[in-house]
Amino acid sequence: MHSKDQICYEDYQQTADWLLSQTQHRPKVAIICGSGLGLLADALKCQDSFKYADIPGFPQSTVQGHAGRLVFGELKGKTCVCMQGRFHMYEGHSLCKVTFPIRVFKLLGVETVIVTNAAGSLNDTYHCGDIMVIKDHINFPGLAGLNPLNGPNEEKFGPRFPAMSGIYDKHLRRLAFDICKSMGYAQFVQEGVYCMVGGPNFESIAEARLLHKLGVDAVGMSTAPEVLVAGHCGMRVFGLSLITNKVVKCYDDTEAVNHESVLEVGKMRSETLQTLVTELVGRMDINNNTA
Ligand SMILES: O=P(O)(O)O[C@H]1O[C@H](CO)[C@@H](O)[C@H]1O
Ligand code: HPA
Repeated sequence: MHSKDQICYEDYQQTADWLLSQTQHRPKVAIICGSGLGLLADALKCQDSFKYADIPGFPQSTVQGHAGRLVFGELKGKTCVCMQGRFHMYEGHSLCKVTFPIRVFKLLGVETVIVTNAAGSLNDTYHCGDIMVIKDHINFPGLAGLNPLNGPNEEKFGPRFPAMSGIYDKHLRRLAFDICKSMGYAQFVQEGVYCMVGGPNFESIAEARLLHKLGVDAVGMSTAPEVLVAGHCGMRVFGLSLITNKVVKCYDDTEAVNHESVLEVGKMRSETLQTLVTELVGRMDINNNTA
């Protein structure tokens, strides 16, 4: 490792090599569980799991609802790795640390990244418990210059100026909608734009109104950095937001969001999300290699 915040290619490689020496699984798909969505990992068969604290170079989870375990296993015969707990900028991690696992996954041979998150809705037609397939994002920290790709570009991963148009894979989005239709989920599945804010505070009413005016459908404090880094190194990206609350946009509204209620909605929808992700992985077009 160079300086505290600078991570070099060899650091990612060391962590990947350690994981490859500890498990026979050779994942093609990585799944990142959002707040309260860690139960997604329970669907994996033949599990090998590692506490983040035991993985060389891995950051630690500090947020309630993020267990801090990396789980390898199979979904419908396809080998996956699942992060039960992600890292957020507001925890004090640099964005290189937040996205450290993504580059490690690339070196493990992962080709597709599925990101999930808990998010508040700005779209008046959405309800708590809705699942939003992410069509695109607005990355506020990124627009302000806080970007995990800042610093010397690591050409072994990708180009200096990666395009982000079409970053959320169209084919996988369509597949997700087909699955939702056939499972009877269509009435609570949406497609929309996710916006990342820095957090850890929830939005003020004026901020919520601004996001609403910008056309944001759902807001959260994660996801965009992971997606940028996955896209930069050529991985296919699919994203789901679970709508855990409506963002307060009215000065007369006395309700206030809290993290506990966010986790509660996560629990309520965990089985549905598990089914959706399992079916999606099952129907994905990937070559499954084993060690
Ligand atoms: O984005 P995930 O990790 O799902 O978590 C969301 O839930 C937390 C707030 O309750 C924030 O961390 C927000 O980003
Ligand atoms: N705002 C930001 N992040 C969130 C929210 C929200 O309303 N709900 C869950 N994560």
